[in-house]
This record gives sequence, C-alpha cells and structure tokens, in this order.
Amino acid sequence: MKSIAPVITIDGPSGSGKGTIAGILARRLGWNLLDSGALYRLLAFAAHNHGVDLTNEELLKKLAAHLDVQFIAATEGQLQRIILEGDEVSDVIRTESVGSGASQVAALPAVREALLQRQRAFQEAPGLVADGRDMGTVVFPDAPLKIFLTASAEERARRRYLQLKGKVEGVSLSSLLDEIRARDERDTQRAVAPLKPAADAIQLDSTELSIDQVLERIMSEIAIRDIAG
Ligand SMILES: Nc1ncnc2c1ncn2[C@@H]1O[C@H](COP(=O)(O)OP(=O)(O)OP(=O)(O)O)[C@@H](O)[C@H]1O
Ligand SMILES: Nc1ccn([C@H]2C[C@H](O)[C@@H](COP(=O)(O)O)O2)c(=O)n1
Repeated sequence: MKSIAPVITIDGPSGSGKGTIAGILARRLGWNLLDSGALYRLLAFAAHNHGVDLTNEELLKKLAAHLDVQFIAATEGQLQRIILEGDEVSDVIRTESVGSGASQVAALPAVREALLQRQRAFQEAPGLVADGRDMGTVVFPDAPLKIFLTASAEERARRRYLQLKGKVEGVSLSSLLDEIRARDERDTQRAVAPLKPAADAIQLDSTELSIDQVLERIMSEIAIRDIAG
C-alpha cells in the first residue's frame, strides 16, 4: 500500500515569514518544499509576457494548466531555483508588482482549480512543507500540522523594506505598507479559498519573534506530534 507523506502547512499574509520558515524547515527535515505563492506569481508573470489580461479567466486557466515550470531544489549554499519556459525567474517574480498580479489571478476560481493538482503532486516522501494562503484549508486539509503565521502589517512592511532596500530602486516604507494592506484585503476578502486560518491551525504571531524563535515553536509542535520520524 502506498503510504501518504506527511505535510506541514504554513499559511499567512504577505511578509509574515512563511517562505523563510518553510524553506529552513524543509531543509532541516530533508522534506520537499512547495512555495505555492510562486505558482500564482509565475502565472501572473507568464500572463504579462504573453500579453494575457489578468482578468481573462478562460485564457489564464489554459496558461495555468500548461505552465512550463521547473523547481530546482535548494542545495547547501544555494536557494531553490525556479525556471519558467527555460529562463531562470527566481528573482524577477519576487517584486511587489508581480505579487499584486498574483493576488489578482489568485482570485479567479478557474485558475485555482487549474493549479490544485499541481500543488498536491508535491506531496511526496519523506514529507512536504507547503506555504501559501489556503494550504491548510483547501489544498492539504488533512495535514497533521497546520501553522497560521501572522505579524502586524507595520512589521511586515518593515521586514520587506529591509529585504528590498539597496536591491530595488525607489522602495519606500509607506508604499510597501499600502501594498501589503491592499494585498491583505484582496487575499482575505475573495470568494474562493480566502486567506484564513484552518479551524485546527496553530496561530503564531511573529511580530515580536525572531526567525529562530518561530522555528523553535514549530519544531516543538512537530516533536509533540511525532510526525518527522
Ligand atoms: N520573525 C522574523 N523576524 C524578522 N524578520 C523576518 C522574520 N520572518 C521573516 N523575516 C524576514 O521578512 C522578510 C519577508 O519574509 P518572507 O518572504 O519569508 O515572507 P512571506 O510570508 O513568505 O511573504 P510572501 O507571502 O509575500 O512571499 C524576509 O526578509 C525575511 O528574512
Ligand atoms: N496558496 C496561495 C498562495 C498565494 N496566493 C496568492 C495571494 C498572494 O498575494 C499571491 C502571491 O503569494 P506570495 O508569493 O506573496 O506568498 O498569490 C494564493 O492565493 N494562494
């Protein structure tokens, strides 16, 4: 009988630290990693390249179903790499404007449906750490550990500012805060798979916590559940 690999889901708003924590956790456990936000970002980026309007649900659904993407797992000293249609796009999909486009296409039911199986295919042995907005509520509802990671909008904007300062020209704290609030509004208010904690999720506010403190809390939940062997 095929055994089902365990999944740890980490959902939460933009800038709460999901991707950072999920990446470290996956490496520490030796598990697979699903950065589901990257799929929505890739779709928005590909739509822009192919001249597809971000409101054209029918065309976006087709594009999502045929997205030619490759995730190359992180190695010692090298972060995960993402290849779209043969080109490395790991960095270019991380801008706030691609994030905003991703948030728009993510509100379309046909797009979410088209990406569902692609996300579930990441559930392979020995286990999966999946981060996004609906990992615990929709994509992996049976996950044995679900984390809902938050932080205040001000702290998330501050973190993003520190991340982008010196790399992106003209970045400002107040515009980042506005963009984060707009994205929160769209992600929590949409009709399909809105951002919300699963009923059985552990809620973790990281506003006052360091990355190591967040990891420590999650590792203790993993130990309590005995899910990582
Ligand atoms: N607890 C923390 N304390 C301080 N900085 C943090 C913490 N967690 C994450 N960060 C930093 O905040 C920034 C945003 O984190 P990250 O990209 O992981 O957020 P995210 O929730 O995945 O965002 P998005 O959903 O937009 O991809 C990164 O620079 C990261 O190093
Ligand atoms: N499971 C997911 C993951 C992401 N999205 C949407 C909403 C986000 O604003 C956008 C970009 O995600 P990020 O890379 O910032 O995590 O994609 C979603 O709806 N569901």
